Amino acid sequence: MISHPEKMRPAVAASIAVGAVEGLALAAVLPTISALAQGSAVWGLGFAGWLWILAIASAASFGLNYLAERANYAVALDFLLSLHRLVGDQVAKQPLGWFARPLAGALSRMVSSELMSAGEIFAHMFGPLLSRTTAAVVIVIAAWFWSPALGLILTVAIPVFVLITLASTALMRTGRAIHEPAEIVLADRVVEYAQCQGAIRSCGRSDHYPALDRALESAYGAKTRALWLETVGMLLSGMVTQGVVVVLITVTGSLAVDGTLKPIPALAFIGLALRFTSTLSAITTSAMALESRRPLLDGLDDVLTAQALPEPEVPAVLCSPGAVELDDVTFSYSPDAAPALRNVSMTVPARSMAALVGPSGAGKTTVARVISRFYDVQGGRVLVGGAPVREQTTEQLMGQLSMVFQDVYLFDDTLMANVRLGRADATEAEVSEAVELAGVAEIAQRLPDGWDTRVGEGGRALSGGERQRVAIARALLKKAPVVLLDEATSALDVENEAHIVAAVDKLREKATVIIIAHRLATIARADTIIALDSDGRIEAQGTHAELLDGGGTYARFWHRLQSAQGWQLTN
Ligand SMILES: Nc1ncnc2c1ncn2[C@@H]1O[C@H](COP(=O)(O)OP(=O)(O)OP(=O)(O)O)[C@@H](O)[C@H]1O
Repeated sequence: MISHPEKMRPAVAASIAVGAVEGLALAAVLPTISALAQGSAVWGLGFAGWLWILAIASAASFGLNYLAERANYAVALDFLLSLHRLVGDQVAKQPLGWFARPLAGALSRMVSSELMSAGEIFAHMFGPLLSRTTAAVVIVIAAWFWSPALGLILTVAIPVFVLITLASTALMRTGRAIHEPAEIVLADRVVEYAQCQGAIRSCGRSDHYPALDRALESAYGAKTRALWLETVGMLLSGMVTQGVVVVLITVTGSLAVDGTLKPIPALAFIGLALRFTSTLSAITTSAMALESRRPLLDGLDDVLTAQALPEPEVPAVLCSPGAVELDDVTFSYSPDAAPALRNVSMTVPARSMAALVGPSGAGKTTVARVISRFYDVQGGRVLVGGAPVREQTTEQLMGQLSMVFQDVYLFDDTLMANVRLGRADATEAEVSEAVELAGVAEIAQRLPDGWDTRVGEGGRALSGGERQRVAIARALLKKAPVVLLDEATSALDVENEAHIVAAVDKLREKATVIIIAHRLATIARADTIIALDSDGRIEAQGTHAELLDGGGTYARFWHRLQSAQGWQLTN
């Protein structure tokens, strides 16, 4: 995950050097104090000589620490940059449907806050862990040189600390498994509570929202249980550290009493042993801090290993530009869900208009999604331009499609910039024609800064209908051979309707239009009507007259729609 692995080498070398120098400085305390106590040279150096060694070691430690910090920060920044690029590349390869899944939620959490935490692994954790471990090893080796008995005591302490570290991290992991799922649910409920205030207040639930109360209660209970485990882990670690210190003092004291060690070096060794145990404790803390980042790395792994959309190396040959075909398509959103589309076969010739109709949940939007390859279908084939969508590159497929769906997203830019997204090189004349036809020119007249008005994030300065008009203007500009349009009922007022009719007429001249239709006028003007039933099957397919003559559900649907829309008009 690091784009410049060569940057790791100086970081690792500097961290190890810091540990080695600090370990040596600590170990040098023993001969220094012995030289002082004896008044003679120890290992060829007198007290002053050892003091010089200590001074040089602390200066070296200062300089090396600085180099190690810099090198570790360079690795952390490189890691963050590579990670952002990897996540970006991975996102670009995902099918559009991926963004509706919980994994996409994990992605937004990750990019907004968790990546910085991952960067801390290299900036603040990895280097210190390496330094402390090296320091501990150096102290043990020096102790063996000084006195095998003391070396043995310190060596025995190491597996004890390894065991505590393993036990404490296991307890932490168990605790996390208890509280984390409850906290994720709580975070979702809090977001829901904030986002759905309108609905919650209209139901008279603003001061008491049971779903949030339940989530809070469950998170509180889970956190309390987890806290017990984590506390036990910390107590265990603290108690064992104290125990090891007591054993070290006792053994050193007895060595001093039986004459194996002189009293002053024994005292110096106790000081060294205390530093040694605090170094081991610091290693435990670093290991636990690294462990606490594990879920983050697991989440990252989920995103980075998510199945990317298989794409061909070269674009497919489009033998029938503008045509759209579904050939015996069966699709379900997940393996355990009922199919949203069952054996759907339909052919929409180039430059014709097809209306998708059917009850709510019949699969009309799903048809549009599989055509745009939001998802790959499990059975059958989807062809756009005469070539299966699986054999087309994303760029090739998207180049053939304009999508005007219900959830139109506008960028936080000016109104004109949002329209021009349809085709950056469109001429002024083409832009004016598109905006007139789609009714965006009227919106610009109403806005304080006209075309230069910023529309806000997602286009929140515009109404749903207005946003849809911008999307239609984009589609008119793009001149894609196939237009997928969801005639959102929510965005339909009389003014909008007139613009949609005019725009669809214009689009029909040059493009194939597949429209999820809700209005009588649209349905009646389509060349083909594809009626889906509530099970995601095609119930009937043909012209309006043919389907009406056939009777059946379509005829009933038509009469119901007629009476409902007729009722609206007379009122
Ligand atoms: N992202 C999704 N994940 C799982 N199931 C989904 C998803 N989107 C739709 N479905 C399910 O697939 C089926 C078809 O839904 P679809 O949105 O295509 O119907 P529709 O005909 O467009 O409905 P409407 O007219 O109400 O928009 C429904 O049962 C729906 O619950």
